[in-house]
Amino acid sequence: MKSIEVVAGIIFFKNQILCVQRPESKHQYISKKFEFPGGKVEPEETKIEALQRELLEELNIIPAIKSLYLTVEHTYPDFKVTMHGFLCEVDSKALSLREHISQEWLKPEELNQLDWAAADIPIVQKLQSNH
Ligand SMILES: Nc1nc2c([nH]c(=O)n2[C@H]2C[C@H](O)[C@@H](COP(=O)(O)OP(=O)(O)OP(=O)(O)O)O2)c(=O)[nH]1
Repeated sequence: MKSIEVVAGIIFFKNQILCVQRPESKHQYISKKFEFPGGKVEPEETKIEALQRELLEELNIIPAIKSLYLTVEHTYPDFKVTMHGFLCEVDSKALSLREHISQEWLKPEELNQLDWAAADIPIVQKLQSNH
């Protein structure tokens, strides 16, 4: 089975976190699910470089990347993902949604209102337990 390494930004503005909705996909299990923005790490780039690149490409933002929060391994029906979630901060909510179909800024305790990609659930649970 294919394995991918993904970085994702848990992006805070004050006490709110950016949640973005994926477009429709051939993989029903991730289609229109909410996620933390990011993407695959390319060969020859560090995780931080990959995250900076993805956030600029997808949202046109340059957040401060603070620290690694949680690494999750999840097996979907067609591939296995290792996802590194990094705590990030922005000083404005301004962004351009270039790939996602919607966005929400939610407090940690509100995150379970959304339909998350399965790999994100451990991160959502940790954020909710720490608020
Ligand atoms: N960015 C991101 N991807 C996630 C999350 N949760 C989750 O299961 N994924 C999965 C969905 C995708 O299969 C994969 C990320 O790949 P992607 O297609 O978004 O990455 P990319 O921007 O590099 O895409 P591409 O070059 O293939 O178009 O990880 C998450 O919170 N953030």
